[in-house]
Amino acid sequence: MSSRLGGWDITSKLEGIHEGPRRGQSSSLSPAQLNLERVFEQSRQRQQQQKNGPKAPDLPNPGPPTKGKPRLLLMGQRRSGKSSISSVVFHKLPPSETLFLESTARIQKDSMASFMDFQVWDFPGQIDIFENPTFDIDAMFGEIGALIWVIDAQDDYLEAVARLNVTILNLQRTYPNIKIEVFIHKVDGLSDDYKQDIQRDITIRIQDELSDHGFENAPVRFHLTSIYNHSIFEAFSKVIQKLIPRLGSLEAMLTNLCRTCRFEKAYLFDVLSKIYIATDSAPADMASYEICSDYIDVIIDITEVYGSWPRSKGYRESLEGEPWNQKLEDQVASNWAESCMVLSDGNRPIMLREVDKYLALVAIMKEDSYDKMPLVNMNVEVVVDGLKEFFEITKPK
Ligand SMILES: Nc1nc2c(ncn2[C@@H]2O[C@H](COP(=O)(O)OP(=O)(O)OP(=O)(O)O)[C@@H](O)[C@H]2O)c(=O)[nH]1
Repeated sequence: MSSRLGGWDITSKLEGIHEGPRRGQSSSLSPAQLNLERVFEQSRQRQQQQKNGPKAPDLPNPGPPTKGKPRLLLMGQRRSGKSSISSVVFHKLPPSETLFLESTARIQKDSMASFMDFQVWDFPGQIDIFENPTFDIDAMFGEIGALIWVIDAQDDYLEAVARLNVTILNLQRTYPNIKIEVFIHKVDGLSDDYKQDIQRDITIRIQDELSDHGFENAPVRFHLTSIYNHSIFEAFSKVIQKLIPRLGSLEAMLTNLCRTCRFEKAYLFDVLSKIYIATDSAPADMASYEICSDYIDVIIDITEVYGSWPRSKGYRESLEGEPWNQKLEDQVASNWAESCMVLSDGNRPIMLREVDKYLALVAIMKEDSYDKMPLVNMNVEVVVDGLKEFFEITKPK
């Protein structure tokens, strides 16, 4: 498969790089890799033990790893915006075209081939899964990553909150670890004060109900979202980040990169959805996320025009013939997508570097870092290799 950013097939090259750390070949691993493997293996064993009940702690084999893809369930009232969210984030539908989406009649299951394979299930608003005996609740929530409950902030939300409360109470008894993410949605056009008021009101209504039933500190988080700005991507980023094992190691890598290269902010993006799956420890602000995410769009557009389309044999031969007489791959400076752009305000360059076919590292540099590009490139190279190893080690086996 062709690289999404690079415009040529990099799979074979990546395979070469990926060949480093494999289970059972630990002797060739660096201390940091060994440590990451060990810590990851320990937490996997711990999770397995929690799932299977108590086990002897020193068993050499932790048992079969969790199968299946993490699942994001989109639930909420009719017309609250579930299908719009899924279409805009995962299928690049322009937000204005969601006006023409039809009501969902059956559960829509989407499989996302990404840095981490996951599924998105879009539920019809009218379905109440706990009332309907045909639903296999265990199969549905057994391997769930997160339940996203969408509430239309422009509508009367009391019924939506009541249904959410019933759902949380039902789930808390059997699946207390399920993460519940409440999207207070369609907040475009609402004033900041009003948004805060709604969020406070909904939070209190849910927490009160839960504590009345004896559930304190249930894993419920709230996000203010709209498909008409980046807030929906930001919210999904936070949801997906919760599913990444050892996220702290990723963040530490990016924080170190920012420190050594004097970057202002660095994001690791899932290119297709523009969800950021990790960032450095500096506080994230919407403006830097937006500019990095728009930059990815620009690069994708450019590579679509100048790079990644499959060329016909004849066209390729003409490009590789006179006057260059070289293979196309050898005519370009770099075997991966790499780009740097200087913003006119404050001369702060943004750099983008493809990690693999799904991920890209995008960073906002400081004013003077452009002069040190060779050093920056070297550090970025090291971090990109580290990121590849991270995903190789932590991917489900
Ligand atoms: N203003 C605004 N409208 C939105 C937003 N998201 C979705 N909508 C609109 O809300 C309407 C309903 O959206 P859908 O995605 O069909 O809602 P749904 O929850 O999937 O509905 P069902 O399939 O019936 O359960 C559409 O007209 C969308 O354009 C948003 O962020 N802001």
